[in-house]
Amino acid sequence: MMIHVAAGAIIRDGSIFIALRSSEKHQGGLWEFPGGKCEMYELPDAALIRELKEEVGIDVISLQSVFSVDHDYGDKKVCLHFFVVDQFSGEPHGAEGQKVQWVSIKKLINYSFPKANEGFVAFLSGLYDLKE
Ligand SMILES: Nc1nc2c([nH]c(=O)n2[C@@H]2O[C@H](COP(=O)(O)OP(=O)(O)OP(=O)(O)O)[C@@H](O)[C@H]2O)c(=O)[nH]1
Ligand SMILES: [Mg+2]
Repeated sequence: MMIHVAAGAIIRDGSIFIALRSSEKHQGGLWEFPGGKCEMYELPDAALIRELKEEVGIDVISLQSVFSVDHDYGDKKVCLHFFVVDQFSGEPHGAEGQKVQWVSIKKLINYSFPKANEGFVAFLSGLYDLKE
């Protein structure tokens, strides 16, 4: 069964807010873009807005859908829906006790993400190159 997941790159002043997946979780010990599974009949943008409130304590004001990627981890098949979140209220923090960090876009490639994130990390790094 395919699990639909919404994940967002929260961007402010050229940096992106990322969180560390706890070791007990699927793909634990790797960095992630905050987000989570879509509930039944819930669209990805609505799932992301809900998850970002729960996990990082922000209210999304503006988000853009970037692309979706299917990935088979072997133990789990996911369809990841990636977004950029460029306007929000509240200060992002680890509302569930997770370790979090702001990382400048040019340094994003130095962090280890789950395999399914490769294309999105490349896309975000490209945004940085555009500004050069
Ligand atoms: N949130 C998030 N999940 C990702 C990313 N990349 C990626 O492969 N995933 C995968 O997407 C799946 C669902 O994400 P999740 O664990 O955040 O789901 P959730 O918040 O609903 O968590 P829960 O199961 O603890 O309730 C996991 O299998 C996870 O490994 C990412 O960048 N962000
Ligand atoms: Mg989550």
